[in-house]
Amino acid sequence: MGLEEDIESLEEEIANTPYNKSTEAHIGRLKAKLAEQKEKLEAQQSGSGGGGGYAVEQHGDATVALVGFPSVGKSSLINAMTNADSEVGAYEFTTLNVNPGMLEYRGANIQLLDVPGLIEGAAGGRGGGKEILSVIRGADLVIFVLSAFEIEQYDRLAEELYNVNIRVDAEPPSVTVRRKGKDGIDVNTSGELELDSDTVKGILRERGFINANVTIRGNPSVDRLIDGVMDNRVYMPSLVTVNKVDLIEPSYAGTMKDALRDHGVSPDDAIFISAAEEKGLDVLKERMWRALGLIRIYMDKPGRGVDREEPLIIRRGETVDDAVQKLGGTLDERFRFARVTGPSAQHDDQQVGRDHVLEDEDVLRVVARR
Ligand SMILES: Nc1nc2c(ncn2[C@@H]2O[C@H](COP(=O)(O)OP(=O)(O)OP(=O)(O)O)[C@@H](O)[C@H]2O)c(=O)[nH]1
Repeated sequence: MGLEEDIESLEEEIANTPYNKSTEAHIGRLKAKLAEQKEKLEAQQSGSGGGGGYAVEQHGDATVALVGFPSVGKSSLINAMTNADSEVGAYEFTTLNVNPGMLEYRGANIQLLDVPGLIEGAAGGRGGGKEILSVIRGADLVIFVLSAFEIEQYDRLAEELYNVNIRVDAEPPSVTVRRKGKDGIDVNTSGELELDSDTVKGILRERGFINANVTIRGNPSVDRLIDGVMDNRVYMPSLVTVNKVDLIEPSYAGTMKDALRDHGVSPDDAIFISAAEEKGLDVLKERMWRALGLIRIYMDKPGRGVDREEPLIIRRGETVDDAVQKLGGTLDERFRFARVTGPSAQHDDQQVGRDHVLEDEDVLRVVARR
């Protein structure tokens, strides 16, 4: 049997097996096997030289992928926010290729990718969907672009992403596996796990573990546990933006918000915009900035003063050492200590070491050997 038929028959069997305690271990094994076969298929497809034209290079400080159905206004949005010149047309499938645009915001260069309209079944490999989705997987943030009149499209977009192993707004499950020499598979849990240890063992065996110590924290489902043992899952934050709000009557706003709630999106979290009239874009940029976790570091360079024009852009949680690495050159070898003024410092010019965690708008001076 070929990989594709194998995948199909596994999917069929999973769909036809009712899930209960007595079938849990069996379903676990089937799902693990399915994940394994899909991974193989993915490796085959990416190894066959396909996907021409979709390998978008990583540029700038962060990459954002806009996902949405044809004609929701992705190209218009990119044009409104960046210096890209993507073709905007009043017909479907204007965007035939990934179209990058660069947004400059607070001194950061944020690459926006407008990927072609997702079509139903794209995740299954039809219509070049696989390549499209592989581009999204390389991003740091996904923005769901919905039209105010088609909120229900959210579900299908989310499903497509899930099917290509993109997990939005979720933490990776806490599963660690250590191989050992003998004695089979040992399952250690934090006490909350509802899955049977046979289910866990079956999943691990499908993944190729014969002797191993498994530690599971929390109470993952079968699917989450499989996520935890696969290497090809990608976790990233997402935002939901609702476009074309210039077209809605005030009386429709309530209906639109109800629709969002029906699809699991809080209207307070959604960002309402009009790409055509350039409305709501400042809020969107600010929310992107926060979701990406970018921070600005103003470098205080000897003899040149504090550079507030072109900050060094790093991520929240990063340290003086990360900043030094990003600055590059020989600074790393010559580093002695640093001085920080600003939100992360206890006082002006605080002397700190490499592991000091920086915050947005810190002023950093690196003291280096000559
Ligand atoms: N009224 C209004 N029209 C919009 C807005 N944004 C986009 N449009 C229109 O919607 C149509 C589709 O916009 P595009 O930007 O090409 O949509 P797209 O999502 O990039 O579509 P594809 O390239 O086909 O994937 C065009 O006619 C735009 O002018 C908006 O905020 N308000």
